Amino acid sequence: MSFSRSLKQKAIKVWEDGYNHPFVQELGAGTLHKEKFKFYLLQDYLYLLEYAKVFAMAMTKADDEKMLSNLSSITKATLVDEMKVHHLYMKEFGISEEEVKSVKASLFNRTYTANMQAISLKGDLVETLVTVFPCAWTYCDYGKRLKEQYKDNLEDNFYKSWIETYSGSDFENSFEWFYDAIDELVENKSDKELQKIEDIFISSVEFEYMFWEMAYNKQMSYIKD
Ligand SMILES: Cc1ncc(CN)c(N)n1
Repeated sequence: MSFSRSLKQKAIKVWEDGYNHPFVQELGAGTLHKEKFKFYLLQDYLYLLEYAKVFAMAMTKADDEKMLSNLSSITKATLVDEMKVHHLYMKEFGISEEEVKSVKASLFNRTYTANMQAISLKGDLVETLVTVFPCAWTYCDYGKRLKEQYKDNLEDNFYKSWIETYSGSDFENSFEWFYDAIDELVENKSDKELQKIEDIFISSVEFEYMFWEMAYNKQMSYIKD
């Protein structure tokens, strides 16, 4: 198995804990409390704005035309295509633009995005790609598994659009170039450097888990709602 594909196995415990998190499972079953999803939606909107900036940082580290084009495409896929589902649910909840603008990123949200941006500022291109790799890969994996697990009730599920977005081929296609790109970029890395890359990946899977936990508890700071 290639280096990039083997990374999931290195973080398998927290990866699976993320899939089995009540936020994810209740979303799949359609039983997730709407207030929890609303909290998630607004925090995730702010998250995606910061996440997109990591691709901009990655572009400053790339020279290859294909890499620059892929980074540009995933930035658009995030800010235009992925954001569509956020705008759809904002409309569903009747959330105004003013309300969206008044929302503050939670302490954990700021911690997560600050970590990925710090890596994108200090690290090289592969470290920058690997810090955002779990963001795309876990959502794709969870989306597909939820669609399969809850297929009998999907039509009546309020979260159907969310599941369709992340289980869909457009989302998967937006990041599937990551695997080969990472494998090429690690070709001449030492064991120590590979370990660092692996650690960055695992931390981001852990951050993803904590994002579900934060949303489930509607946790803005150190106090749980
Ligand atoms: C927190 C988080 N992580 C990942 C994704 C998928 N881009 C997301 N929307 N939000």
